[in-house]
Amino acid sequence: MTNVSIIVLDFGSQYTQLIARRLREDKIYCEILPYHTKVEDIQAKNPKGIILSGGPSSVYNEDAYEVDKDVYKMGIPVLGICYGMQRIAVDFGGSVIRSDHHEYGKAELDIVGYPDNISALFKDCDNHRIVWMSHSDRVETLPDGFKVIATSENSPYAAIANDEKRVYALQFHPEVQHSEEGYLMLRNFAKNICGVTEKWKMEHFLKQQIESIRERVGDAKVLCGLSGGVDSSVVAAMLYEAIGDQLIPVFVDNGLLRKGEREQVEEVFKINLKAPLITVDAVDNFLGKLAGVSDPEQKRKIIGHTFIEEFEKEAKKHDGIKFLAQGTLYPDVIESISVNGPSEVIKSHHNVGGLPDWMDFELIEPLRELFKDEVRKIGFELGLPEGMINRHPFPGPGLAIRIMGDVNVPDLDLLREADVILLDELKASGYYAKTWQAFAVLLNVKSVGVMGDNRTYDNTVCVRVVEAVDGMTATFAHLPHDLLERISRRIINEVDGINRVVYDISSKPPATIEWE
Ligand SMILES: Nc1ncnc2c1ncn2[C@@H]1O[C@H](COP(=O)(O)OP(=O)(O)OP(=O)(O)O)[C@@H](O)[C@H]1O
Ligand SMILES: O=c1[nH]c(=O)c2[nH+]cn([C@@H]3O[C@H](COP(=O)(O)O)[C@@H](O)[C@H]3O)c2[nH]1
Ligand SMILES: NC(=O)CC[C@H](N)C(=O)O
Ligand SMILES: [Mg+2]
Repeated sequence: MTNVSIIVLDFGSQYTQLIARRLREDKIYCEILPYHTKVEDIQAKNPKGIILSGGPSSVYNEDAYEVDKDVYKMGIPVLGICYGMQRIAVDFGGSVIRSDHHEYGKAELDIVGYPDNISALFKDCDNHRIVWMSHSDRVETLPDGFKVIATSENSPYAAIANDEKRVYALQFHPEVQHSEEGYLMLRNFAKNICGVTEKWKMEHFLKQQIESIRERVGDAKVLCGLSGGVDSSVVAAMLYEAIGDQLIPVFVDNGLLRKGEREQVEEVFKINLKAPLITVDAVDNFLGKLAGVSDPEQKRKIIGHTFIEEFEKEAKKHDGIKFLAQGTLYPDVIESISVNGPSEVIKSHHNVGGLPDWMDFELIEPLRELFKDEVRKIGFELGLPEGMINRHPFPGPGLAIRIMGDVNVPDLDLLREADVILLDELKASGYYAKTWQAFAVLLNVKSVGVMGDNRTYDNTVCVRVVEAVDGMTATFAHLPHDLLERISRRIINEVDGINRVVYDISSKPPATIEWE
């Protein structure tokens, strides 16, 4: 059995898989286990270090999640992150309270003793770098034997350590991409503090997955939901390598696509896909089921179910389809359901939390543990065209989650016109390639305007453009004001029914990228 270098005990943080992913980037093998895993089961894996993740719960609650206390007696280093830090503080005799200052988003880290006398955790880190906080509780009293190794404006205990016991804890999230040198801290913990030297190779991932798909599928057929996005395109290319003509790629026009999208997808796959693409026209079915529904989660569930209904209808037209392949990524999973632990449902992604329990297919989701930028690298290795690899993500529920309230054809048409102008301007200015995602949202808010001396009472559109690497955290793009002005002017002038454009300046967290 291979030794696992680092065990991550999961308290349900949205970011637990990101810890795994950061370690993967450093070729360090780690496994995520539920927080309540018994120490014998942890020991059986022979790890060199333990990381306690963040989580939505509060340590002072009566039913707060706890670790097997013997974890601290295993003689290997422990690193706590956010909830993990608060857990350590209490478990070693300190205290945690609800804070008056909730901290979500950026904070500047001040490393104690910089530059000559810093903790081993911060080796090679610069001082005053940005880290990402997401907490409303804070450590009030430090346990005996612990010292402060970094502070931030609102967190006097941003990082603490007990060198003798080799226990370290961070109030911020080093694993998120927006924590500037967080990856270095995780690397320092694994390599310098825990002494991990083994190397795990990502290069074998693709080969392994293709072989395991071939073995699992046998001579059955696989229906692959293909959207034109990078995730499903990568899955289709992997499947074609694995099973050739047993792949049946299906693109669903759900009536929630952007202007001209169906034609574009059909065109692109005619050239780039070896198996013939089937387009299912399901516009009436989707829009009929969504009529009058305004609750975001209900919309998402309806869309998830209707996708499966359409896939099953199509599958009946072919013999021997047993599997449904989807380009599900880790962020879809973590926001939709609890994985390995007690995480919160943030939103039901149509392809995970939105799946119906009556579904007959077995799922093939080879990208389920990966993040989009990792998938893009695989796409590159598979030789997919650059335009496909670098396309902005577009969610399966499409424009339905960008129209606040109920979804209808006039609103869809209005939004499509605004969206196409936004994308056009971003592409012309070079900002499309520099940003993660850009779209317009129809707010269902009307306001008064004046156009050509006439009063208007029309719709407001919100423009959302974000920068991100993996979609787990994001900041709004600092677009030049003249570009914003041009976008606003063109939308208001060219789209009848819109008289106001606003720009979304929230980060994720605490907001999310999509509005619903
Ligand atoms: N219109 C569609 N027709 C068929 N399958 C779809 C459609 N939209 C989404 N899917 C399925 O749902 C999965 C998840 O959608 P998602 O948008 O996350 O991924 P993607 O479309 O492949 O890539 P991207 O995130 O870059 O848009 C897809 O990988 C695909 O399998
Ligand atoms: O295929 C999808 N089905 C969904 O139900 C879904 N919801 C959000 N997204 C995309 O996921 C990323 C993170 O979005 P949020 O910050 O809004 O959760 C962003 O890129 C979103 O566009 C989805 N993709
Ligand atoms: N992200 C976290 O781990 C949060 C921990 C705890 N729930 C808090 O709010 O402080
Ligand atoms: Mg998509």
